[in-house]
Amino acid sequence: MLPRYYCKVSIRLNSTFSKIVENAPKISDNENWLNSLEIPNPASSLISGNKSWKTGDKFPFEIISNNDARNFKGQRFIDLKASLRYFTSINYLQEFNKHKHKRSQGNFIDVRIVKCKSGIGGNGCISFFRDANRRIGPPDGGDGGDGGSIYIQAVDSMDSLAKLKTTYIAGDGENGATDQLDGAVGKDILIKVPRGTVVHWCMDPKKVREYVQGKLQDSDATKDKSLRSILENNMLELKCVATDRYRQDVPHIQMFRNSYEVGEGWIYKGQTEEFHTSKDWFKDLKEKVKLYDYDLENAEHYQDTIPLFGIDLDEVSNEPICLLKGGKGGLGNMHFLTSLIRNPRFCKVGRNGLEQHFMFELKSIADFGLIGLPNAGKSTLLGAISNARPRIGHWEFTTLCPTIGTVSLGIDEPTFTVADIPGIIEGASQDKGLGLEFLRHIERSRGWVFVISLERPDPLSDLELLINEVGGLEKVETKSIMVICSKADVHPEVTAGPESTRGKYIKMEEFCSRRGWETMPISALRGENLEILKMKMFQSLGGRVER
Ligand SMILES: Nc1nc2c(ncn2[C@@H]2O[C@H](COP(=O)(O)OP(=O)(O)OP(=O)(O)O)[C@@H](O)[C@H]2O)c(=O)[nH]1
Repeated sequence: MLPRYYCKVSIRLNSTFSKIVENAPKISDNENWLNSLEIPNPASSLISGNKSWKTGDKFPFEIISNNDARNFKGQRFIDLKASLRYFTSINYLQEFNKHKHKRSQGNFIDVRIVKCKSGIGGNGCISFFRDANRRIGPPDGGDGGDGGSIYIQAVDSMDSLAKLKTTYIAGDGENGATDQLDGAVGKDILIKVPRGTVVHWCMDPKKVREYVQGKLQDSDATKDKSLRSILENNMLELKCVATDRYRQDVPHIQMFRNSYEVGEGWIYKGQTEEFHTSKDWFKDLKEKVKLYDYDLENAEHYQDTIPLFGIDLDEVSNEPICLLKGGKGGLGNMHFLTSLIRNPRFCKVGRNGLEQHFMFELKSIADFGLIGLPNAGKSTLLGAISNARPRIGHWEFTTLCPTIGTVSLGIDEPTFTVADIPGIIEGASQDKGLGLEFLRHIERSRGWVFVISLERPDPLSDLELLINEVGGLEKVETKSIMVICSKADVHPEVTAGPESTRGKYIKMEEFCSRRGWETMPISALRGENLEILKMKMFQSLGGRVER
């Protein structure tokens, strides 16, 4: 093991007599450490077995090469490709073009692209102990401090990503100093996010924009040149690795920090690199220190990964999770004192940090999500059954951001949560209206409640349109579905026939009962059928609320 000074006792002495600190590594310590370094054994590395990755779990990806070839670290690389759109945010890019960095109602922001940079490790120090009696004593150059890391933590006290900065830069480690002093470690950064945030690796938005510009200038005029289709039809190739770092059975994107090559990264003093590399004693040392570098790189490769589908912070994290680890500090010359090398005039540089972009996506956590056309009465319903007080208006798109309300079945009775999202219109899946971006807030919900207004001429075709826009029957039926026919109080003058409120409801009920979906008419304004509705919603969760 590397002889290090976990408890630094070196003191800069002001007196004329200084003393070599007693925990300085001795020749035997250094030699034992150098001899203990081993060639890594791939079999004992942190690898997962032979996996056949399921493509298209959260989004489709294609494996380009998935052989059993492993690097010397024992990790199995997988090259894969997936559509560019999964590594950026279409809304973010569009809004950026309009010089608007965020879509908001009040302070609510649910997508941010953030640049993060972890600190560089400080360099080691080349120094020799001196005192009145000795012109040059044993080496006493300390190690560089480790670079600061970036951590993320989910908390319950936040409900928006508005407070996130666009860039986070952790501190670099300081260089080592004489008297065996290690450099100070770089300052860590903790990014707090609301519970429900998913952190994805993503591309630098500037590069995406340049790429899109290039495609727009492409001479082929026949191609669809909308931002969505450019991003959807172009692929990004990624180097991934099979690892179980987050205990998720998916490939992890490998991030690279471009530090010095294994065996390199030396700083020389007095003599040149050529001088040193021509000496057998240095060549021998370098070979041994190479194994230390392998170890460092191995640890970096393991650490520098992120699941392809992101880190899902759906629970409050008790401990911060390390997103980007800072670079390791370089070794000071005191580690290279051996029986052959009495005056090591060299040390190691620190390892690089990482600079990456991440997309923070807030996905609300509610038991039910309300889906409906604008003006269907979703907000009125949420206000009538829960403690939420959403904005209500007789114009379309009163709701611009999700609102979550808690529904109580009575004192000491269970509660469940319901999320209201902005209205969905025909073509929303093609970005019309407010698009489908808000669907992320009900993606995790166990139940979807379609709110269909009986005021509309053909409520059933409204329902079919909504099902189509949110991804079709197959997707819808992964949830527990209810169809609420709102505004049942309208047009009481027409009492019979297919045009009447009752006639429209009967048609809807027939459709829903064929699919086994619960349906009921309500009037949120008059408070009719709301108690039964709350009970039915609770029962559709199996009478069980997960917390
Ligand atoms: N008559 C009647 N009107 C209702 C009822 N529920 C809602 N409304 C009215 O319908 C209009 C739209 O209601 P909202 O709750 O804002 O509808 P929304 O679906 O949230 O609308 P967006 O914010 O555009 O998505 C308002 O003028 C409400 O007063 C109801 O049960 N009966």
